Amino acid sequence: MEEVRASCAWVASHSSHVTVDSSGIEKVVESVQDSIPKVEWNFEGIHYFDGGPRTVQYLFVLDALNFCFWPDEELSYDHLASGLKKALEHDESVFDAVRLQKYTGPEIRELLGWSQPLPLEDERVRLLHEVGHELERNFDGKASNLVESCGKSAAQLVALVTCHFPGFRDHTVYKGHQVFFYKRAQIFAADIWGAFKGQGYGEFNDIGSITIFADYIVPAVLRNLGVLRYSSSLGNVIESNHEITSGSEEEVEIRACSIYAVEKMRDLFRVKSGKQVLSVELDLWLWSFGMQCPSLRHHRTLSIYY
Ligand SMILES: Nc1nc2c(c(CN[C@H]3C=C[C@H](O)[C@@H]3O)cn2[C@@H]2O[C@H](COP(=O)(O)O)[C@@H](O)[C@H]2O)c(=O)[nH]1
Repeated sequence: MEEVRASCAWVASHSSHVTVDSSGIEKVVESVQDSIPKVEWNFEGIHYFDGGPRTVQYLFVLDALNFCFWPDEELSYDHLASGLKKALEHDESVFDAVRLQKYTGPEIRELLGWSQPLPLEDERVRLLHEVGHELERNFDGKASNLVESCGKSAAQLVALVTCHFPGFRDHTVYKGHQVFFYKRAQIFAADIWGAFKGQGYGEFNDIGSITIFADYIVPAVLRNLGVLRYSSSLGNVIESNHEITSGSEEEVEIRACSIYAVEKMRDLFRVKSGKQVLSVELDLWLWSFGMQCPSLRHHRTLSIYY
């Protein structure tokens, strides 16, 4: 996780299109006074939970597919989480590793109850196969074994997931430097922690090591709060809904500055209130805020990472 923090800080200090505004961070910290509003994990009531290994399997499949909904204006994360939940309630072996290796695009649509082709559908198929194959090869088919082998360390879980599953290796090169985000690997650790309420599979001694999950919603919220400022040309691109290429300076800066800014927010909150706050908690607060403002303009990048 240190690599995520350090590389994102490097981007923030060499950024050309995005600025982190420290007065914006101060305003946010002042506005929440002594405590960050608590948002319940699964506040939407859309996730599967049975308290056991099947939930871990569900969350791993969920986060293998947890990216890029925006090209279909009707589709959202909710459809993914609730569609997979329904599928599992209907058929308890639906996410068995052997079956994950065989799904076709139309079958994944059916799992989600979606009649249209999904955005980046071929990639979704490939990533699901990769998950099934690698789970079967190294973890006896079970994502719960993956979690159990991490010694209650979220950082170790992220390391293991990115080591075994290439589709989770969310990183890039910016101005000659390797930059790490690991959005879906980190959100998987956070989802386990949230779903199991820090107990059992969700017990991690280092949940504070996780950063926020650099998606397309949280940066839009940070910009709206005055924490991120965009150059006028980047602002125009966002306002006009033009696509931003994956790996471009703009895209990397938006994501890296978001992670860096929230780490700064966390530091300032600790100094001002004397309380520790987790990036996972800040993320859920910011993200759920974004969910309540569907009119917020976000950047549009075709990516398998978020
Ligand atoms: N930073 C961050 N990004 C998150 C999530 C979640 C869901 N987390 C669950 C965990 C507990 C809660 O109860 C949530 O349900 C999804 N996303 C991302 O947002 C985008 C959704 O796009 P659209 O549906 O088109 O608006 C997409 O990139 C998706 O990957 C999060 O928590 N943090």
